[in-house]
Amino acid sequence: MSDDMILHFTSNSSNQSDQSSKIAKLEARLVGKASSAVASQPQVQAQLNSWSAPARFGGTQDSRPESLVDSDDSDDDSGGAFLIQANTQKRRKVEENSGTTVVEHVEGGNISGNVHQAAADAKQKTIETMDSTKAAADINKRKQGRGRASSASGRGRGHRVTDQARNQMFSPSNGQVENSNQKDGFSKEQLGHDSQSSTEDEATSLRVKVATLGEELKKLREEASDYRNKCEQLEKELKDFKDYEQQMKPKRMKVISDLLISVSKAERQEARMKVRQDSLRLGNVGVIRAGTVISEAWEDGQALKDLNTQLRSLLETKEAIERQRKSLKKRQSDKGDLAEAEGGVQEEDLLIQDEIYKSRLASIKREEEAVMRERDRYELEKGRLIREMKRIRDEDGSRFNNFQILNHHYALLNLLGKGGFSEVYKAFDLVEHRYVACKLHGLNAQWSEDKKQSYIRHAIREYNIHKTLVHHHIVRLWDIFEIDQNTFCTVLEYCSGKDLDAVLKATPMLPEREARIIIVQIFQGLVYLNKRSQKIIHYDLKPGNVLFDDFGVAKVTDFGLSKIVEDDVGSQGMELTSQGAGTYWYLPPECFELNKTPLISSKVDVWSAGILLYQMLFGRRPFGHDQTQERILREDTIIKARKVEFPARPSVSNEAKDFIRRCLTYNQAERPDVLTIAQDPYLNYTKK
Ligand SMILES: Nc1ncnc2c1ncn2[C@@H]1O[C@H](COP(=O)(O)OP(=O)(O)OP(=O)(O)O)[C@@H](O)[C@H]1O
Repeated sequence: MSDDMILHFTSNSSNQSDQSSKIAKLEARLVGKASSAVASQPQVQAQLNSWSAPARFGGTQDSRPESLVDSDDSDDDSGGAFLIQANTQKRRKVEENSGTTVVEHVEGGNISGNVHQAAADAKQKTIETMDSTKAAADINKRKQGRGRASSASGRGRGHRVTDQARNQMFSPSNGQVENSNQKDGFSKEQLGHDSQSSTEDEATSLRVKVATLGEELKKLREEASDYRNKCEQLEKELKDFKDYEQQMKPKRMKVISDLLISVSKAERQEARMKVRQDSLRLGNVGVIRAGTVISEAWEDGQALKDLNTQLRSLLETKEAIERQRKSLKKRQSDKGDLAEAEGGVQEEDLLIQDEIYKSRLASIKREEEAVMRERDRYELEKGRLIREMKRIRDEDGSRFNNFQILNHHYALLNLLGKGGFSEVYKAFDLVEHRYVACKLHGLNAQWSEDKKQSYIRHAIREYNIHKTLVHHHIVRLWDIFEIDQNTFCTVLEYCSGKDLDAVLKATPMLPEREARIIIVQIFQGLVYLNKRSQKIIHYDLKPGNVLFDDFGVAKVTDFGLSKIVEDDVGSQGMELTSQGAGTYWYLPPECFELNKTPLISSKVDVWSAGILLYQMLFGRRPFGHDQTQERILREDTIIKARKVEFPARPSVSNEAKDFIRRCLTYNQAERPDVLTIAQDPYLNYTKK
């Protein structure tokens, strides 16, 4: 029995204040929670047990055994009788009123606490469910069954009780009925009933849950079907869109390529106009006839002519002044004695005159220097003009100059430049929507089939090496395809800036800060090449193979001569089997070894990078700068290049010089390889 119930009993008896303590004892005895004296009477307890079952299901006072009252150890039997009577009367009232009346009783009564409320709620829910679901019908059947079972175990209740219980199952007040019954006492049977009842409550609530989940499932199925429909709809739309895209693709390509072509045409016109204007100032290629021989020669433009005239005139003035000075000095020595006799006045005049000449000569020198600087600037412009003229001439002579679309993919625009066996065009990738550089490799139709095959093999080898390289400082190779029997095309990442060769032609000496960041980027690319499982030696690092993008990022290109380092290569490097025509200014001494097959390693690239840095800083190459390739070979210039010398000007940091010395270590064994020199402080920027 719960404490609530004890309270309930206590409450029932409280209005009979004169007998309250006796009643309390009796109640305590009834519920087995009395004082130890009461609890120590097992007989009484047994009687209580045997009595309480029928009482709980509405049995009358008459049906109780007499012994109960007799055996009560209470001082006041009448008090106990009064209480039992009062409860019995209440039960009768319940039976009479049944249904809603009982509910009212519950509400008006003093049953308190959450347990009762929860039970009432559960019952209420059961009723609702029974009204609405088939599951509820099952529950009813079971409850009826339970009623029968109860009846079997408690005959004393009779049919009336069973029927009442059955009715109560369908009555909104059945929760109350059970509560009323609890007031009448508890037996083991009742406890069994309670646990059965709570199991059934649980089953009921589970069924309710099942019903709810069923509802939810139904809703979800409906939603899923909605989604399926939407999906089908979207798939259809996507297909329509793709069809439309497919239809529009050629149109869009045409529009884009037309626009690009008109821009390129305008650029071509502009380039040619600029060349015409610049050649007026800087010069042009003229035709010279010598008898029947017609040759081309450069003729300076007006600006260069003016500068040269200026220089000539300054030179003439300088010579005239120097002549004057000479005669002045002669007069001075001839008239030495006479001057003394004249009191030194004339001598002072002569000294002043000489000072004037000297001063004039100094100012002429300054003017000369300024004109020379101007002329150097013009010479650089002239160089650029000559390259641009050559480019235009190559473009005009190219068979790809008519804005073709290659491989249904690349719209060729303007020529970027022409190499030994190739033309490089700026192009637009109509599929990936980006600018690219299309390098068109033309096989000479006069070549033998063997030579053509060898060239193709070489190009495919280059492609196979280059296509695997993905690095910020290495030009990407996107594609390769054949154009016709004698031509194929490699598609490269487009670098919109100049190459380093053009940069150095325009500005032969770079500030150290700029030179350093360029060499750092080149080494980042080289480190990448040397950290791959298949290491690569570039073998042709030179200013023309360092390109710049829009943002000035340096990128190494042209892997035509590069070598894959075999896995089993020794520490000194691998054999240089195919020499290739690397550019001699940039190759290390070991590559000129003619007595035995040279062993090469990434140290070749370290040497080349050292030469590059030297050239960027000092405006000239350290070895054989003014020599032709042929002379370098003939005079063993690089084989003799044992020590690097630095000019006094411009001033360059000792760190830079030390770094260059390390790169240009003559002995290959002592020279650091790429990964070792990459640790040099000169290549590393740390926050200060
Ligand atoms: N990816 C590129 N992006 C922009 N311009 C490029 C690209 N590749 C090459 N060029 C330019 O195209 C021109 C020709 O390049 P190419 O590599 O054919 O010439 P090269 O290196 O002088 O010749 P060779 O390959 O015979 O040594 C050069 O001016 C170069 O700057």
